[in-house]
Amino acid sequence: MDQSPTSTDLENVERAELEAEQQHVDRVYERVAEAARSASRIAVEGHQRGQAQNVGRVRDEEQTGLYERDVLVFAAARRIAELDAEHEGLVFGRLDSDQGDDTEPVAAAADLESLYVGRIGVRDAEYEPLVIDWRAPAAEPFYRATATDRLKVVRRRVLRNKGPRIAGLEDDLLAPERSPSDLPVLGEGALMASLSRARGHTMRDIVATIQAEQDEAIRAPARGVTVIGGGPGTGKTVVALHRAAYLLYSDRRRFERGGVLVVGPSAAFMAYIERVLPSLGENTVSLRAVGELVDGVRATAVDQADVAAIKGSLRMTGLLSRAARDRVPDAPTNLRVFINGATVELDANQLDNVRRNALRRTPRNKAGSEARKGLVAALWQRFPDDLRNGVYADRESFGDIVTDLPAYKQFFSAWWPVLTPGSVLRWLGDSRRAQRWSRGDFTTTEIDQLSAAIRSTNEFTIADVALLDELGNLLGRPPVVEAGKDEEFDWLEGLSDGVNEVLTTSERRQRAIAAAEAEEPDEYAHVLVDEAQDLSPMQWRMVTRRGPQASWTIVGDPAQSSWPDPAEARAAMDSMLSHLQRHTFRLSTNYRNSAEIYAFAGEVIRQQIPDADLPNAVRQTGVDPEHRIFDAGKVAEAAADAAGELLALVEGTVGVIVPPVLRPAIDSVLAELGDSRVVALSPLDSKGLEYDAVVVVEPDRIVSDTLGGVRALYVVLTRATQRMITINSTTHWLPARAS
Ligand SMILES: Nc1ncnc2c1ncn2[C@@H]1O[C@H](COP(=O)(O)OP(=O)(O)OP(=O)(O)O)[C@@H](O)[C@H]1O
Repeated sequence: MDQSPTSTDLENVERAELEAEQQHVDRVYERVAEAARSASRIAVEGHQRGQAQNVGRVRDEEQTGLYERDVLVFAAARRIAELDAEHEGLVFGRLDSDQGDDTEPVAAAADLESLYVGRIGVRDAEYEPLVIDWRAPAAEPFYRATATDRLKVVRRRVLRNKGPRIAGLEDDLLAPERSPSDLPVLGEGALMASLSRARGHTMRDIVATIQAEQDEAIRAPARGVTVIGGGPGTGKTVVALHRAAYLLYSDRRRFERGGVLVVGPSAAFMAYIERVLPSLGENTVSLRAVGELVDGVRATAVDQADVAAIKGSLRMTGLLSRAARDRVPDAPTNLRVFINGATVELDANQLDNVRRNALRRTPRNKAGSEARKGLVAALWQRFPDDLRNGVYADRESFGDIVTDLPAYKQFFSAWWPVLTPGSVLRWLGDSRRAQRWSRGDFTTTEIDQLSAAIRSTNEFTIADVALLDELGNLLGRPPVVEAGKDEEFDWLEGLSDGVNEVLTTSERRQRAIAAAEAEEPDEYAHVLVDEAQDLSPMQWRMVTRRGPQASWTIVGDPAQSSWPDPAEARAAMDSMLSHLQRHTFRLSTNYRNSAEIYAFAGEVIRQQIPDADLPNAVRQTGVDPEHRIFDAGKVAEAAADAAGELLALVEGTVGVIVPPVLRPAIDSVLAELGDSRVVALSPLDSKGLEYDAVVVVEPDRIVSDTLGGVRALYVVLTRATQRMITINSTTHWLPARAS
């Protein structure tokens, strides 16, 4: 069948444009391959230079060689790693610009100035830029130019890539009246094309389609606290990650040395976002879930909602500080030594006094020598005057002799052991003691709940991690044991898995030293907190310890908070960061959900929070969410049916979000579907994630079983990009209009 002349013309133009762009992109790849070859050559040379060192006396020039080698190998290795990461397409944008509005429009497309934008900057052999880094100031108009403020841009072009091949072109004409007549304009919009793509199991970068309001937040100066707010799907997470990459680019010295830390809600979330930064050429950022912020612990277990609220409350600070200073349970309550023919004894009260004095200014694990001095002084006081002679004549030599006695040594190691945060946290399993430390800050019921939760498992929960951090701070890190001393401790004992391993003394010492040395830095130059609305006050204390001198990026949405009282979490953040200047950005467009799905989710949250800040969802699919009722006792079957139907309808992933109690039943029916595109997850785990289609199982139970209630349901209802089916036993949960 004949095609109309217009569409044939268009196809020819498109083909010619694609070819021309491909030629440029090919040049860039050739140049990168060349650079990679020379980088490996430099790496080899660098190693060789290092190997030429003689063992023995190191001369000055050899030292220089060593330094040079490190610099070269490091630079080359980094470059290679960057280049390997560019699988998504190195060049993704092009700007064609004129001189501005007050000049004559140019007559031909060839007279416009063109500039390519990519993941890293690449220059040709003459040092002319073939493509500039997306973070460079010259690339800003690519993201910021609008029809009303076009920043000299006439046409913005996005190159859709499949690896090194260009699959399509999407143009934006920003100044139609100044556009030369031979300037082709193609495609239907890069943003829409990218938003409609099927979702995989990991997040993708948005470097080709960052929107103007997002770009402002990404490039905001790294001072004080940058707060990025906005409703679900507005790109808060992805923008924050691009901001991390931008900060490293704009001040690499400061941020690479000082470190950038990204804190997210769960291990599942961290796995979801971990590809974004490497795809932007950055491998140096530490990503940690909030349950992994204390070295040696990877907590994934979640407390019941009410227990998490107790553990997260600021009232825990007083309780923990009293626990950290109290007697060690089961420690000896008196000290008796036999010296120069006399028995000298300290009773429980006297020992308590020595302990309190030792802890007055020094944390427990650092106060061993204070305690020792206190004991010697108290024993000396009780040592009869008539025996103070010879080597027992003065307190100092008396002390040396006493502290060398086996009875004293045995006493001391039981009375003043090195305390690990884990062991002290376990003490809270004794409700009588916990009650005493609470001094009325908690009710008896709360203490009983707390103690029962601590006793119920050997595993540390996510909420425990902030308590471990607090205790670590209160107890102090013990001085690292020097080789040859027979003292022994294991700081990590009880942290990793709650099971005590059998280790030799030297293994324990090695582990302690390795732990002290191998840690990532405790403090960072920039800390980025995602899903910040969910941090408890205790978690805020832990997170702010990671950056006493840092600048901050805080990302969150109060309407998605899992706290019973979001204002409390907000106040905790404010009080921890109040000394810093604050810049706030609000993202206003929901890029994730179809307009139909978000209209429904918005109605649900408005019932609870009438003034919730709802973004605009821009993408219509024509498919409304579907609400089903399941037959009594057949919830798992109904979920599997819905998931099966959705798998057939979407190309990408299907998430089945279930209240935790239903998880085992749903897991087994989903396994029968035998499709890796479908996953079951809890409402809490769904935070920050997204799927092409979502099945929401028993929404009313999600509301009743979580701390966040309707806010937790709102999170769940905003995870789908294309389709959503809810299944429930009744329609009561539906907002009036939808039922
Ligand atoms: N400019 C953009 N171009 C293309 N895709 C975008 C853009 N901005 C956001 N997105 C996409 O929208 C989706 C939602 O982004 P993101 O997860 O960062 O939102 P969020 O605000 O953190 O959401 P939530 O608060 O619900 O977790 C992601 O798939 C992201 O890639």
